[in-house]
Amino acid sequence: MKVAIVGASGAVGQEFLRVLADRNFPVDELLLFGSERSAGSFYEFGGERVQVKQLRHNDDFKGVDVAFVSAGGGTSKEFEKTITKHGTLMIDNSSAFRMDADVPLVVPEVNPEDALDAPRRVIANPNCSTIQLVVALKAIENISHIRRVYVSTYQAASGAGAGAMAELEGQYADMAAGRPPRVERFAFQLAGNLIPQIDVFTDNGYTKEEMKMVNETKKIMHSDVAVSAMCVRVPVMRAHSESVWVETERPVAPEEARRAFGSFEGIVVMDDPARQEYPMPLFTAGRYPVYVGRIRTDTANPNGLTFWCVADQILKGAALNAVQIAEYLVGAGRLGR
Ligand SMILES: NC(=O)C1=CN([C@@H]2O[C@H](COP(=O)(O)OP(=O)(O)OC[C@H]3O[C@@H](n4cnc5c(N)ncnc54)[C@H](OP(=O)(O)O)[C@@H]3O)[C@@H](O)[C@H]2O)C=CC1
Ligand SMILES: N[C@@H](CC(=O)OP(=O)(O)O)C(=O)O
Repeated sequence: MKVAIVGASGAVGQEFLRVLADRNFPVDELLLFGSERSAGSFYEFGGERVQVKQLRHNDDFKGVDVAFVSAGGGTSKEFEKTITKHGTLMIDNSSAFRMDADVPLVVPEVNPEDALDAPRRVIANPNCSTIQLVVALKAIENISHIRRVYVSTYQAASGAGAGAMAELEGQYADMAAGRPPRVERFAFQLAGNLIPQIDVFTDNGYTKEEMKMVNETKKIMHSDVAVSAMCVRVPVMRAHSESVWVETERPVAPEEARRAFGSFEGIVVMDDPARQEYPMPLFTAGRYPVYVGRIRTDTANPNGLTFWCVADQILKGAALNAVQIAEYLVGAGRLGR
């Protein structure tokens, strides 16, 4: 298959290179794209060096079966037609098209069949915090309908891109050296701090990141579930964590929930309080599954269940999820030869 990665130099783009190789995705030819900044540089794939081309409005995508795009919403919007005009399937990581009615929003463990209907040749990868949430929610939804969800996120610096990771590292180094930390990518110093704002504020007082979790969850799950979210940036390098409270139609005991999580594809249960066993971002970074732990009954709601969930948001929240969508379509005979 002829495969393209747009945004190859970025935090997500670099993971695409690793995930495609790791999962033996059938790549016959790989094209890499970036802006003027990274054009001309080389990355290694399958034992060969591949040069990054500058993304332009031309016919570079002719013959490309699938393009994994992670170059920001503005770039996705500007280049959608250029990428898809010859029939290339665009799997887009940005938030540009997620809520468009003619663009499926897909998490393969939850709604894979939605990927089969992509009239614009665009499939959207959901927001990273939403992906790990819906994987966990679907395991519970399968045993009792979820009426309501409260979620508070603890989002790693890498969610804001490769430059943000470098900034957090630099801030810790500055602090250790007694220098004032450099602040550019985030509104405030993140090292030693928490920032209760991710993305811009909307009219209702919630941030755009929080409203993505509210709206995307409904679309992916085809559900009337009510979601309320609070998103916080934390000084963790990689992997997002979430405290989740769900209200189900009937009470779900922790043991039943543990079994439901444990038998659900893509989830690993780490839940043994006696041995201080629970998921943490430090040990989840670089791994594929969504980890769930601290499963217990909500003390404030007899129909409530609460748990803690951690996943590498650059992998399951971005590159891995997108590659899984492509794998599903290959398996369904809808992508490649
Ligand atoms: N980081 C994460 O955890 C997640 C990110 N996403 C989404 O993925 C996308 C990329 O994020 P991330 O990798 O973190 O960001 P980075 O800042 O790390 O990388 C951005 C990438 O976009 C490329 N790019 C920027 N402008 C252009 C352009 N005009 N033409 C071509 N390429 C361009 C850059 O190339 P160059 O170096 O050449 O400028 C770079 O490769 C965003 O839409 C983000 O919202 C989604 C889920 C999770
Ligand atoms: N906003 C997420 C990452 C991201 O890029 O999200 P989105 O693709 O929804 O803009 C974070 O900063 O952790």
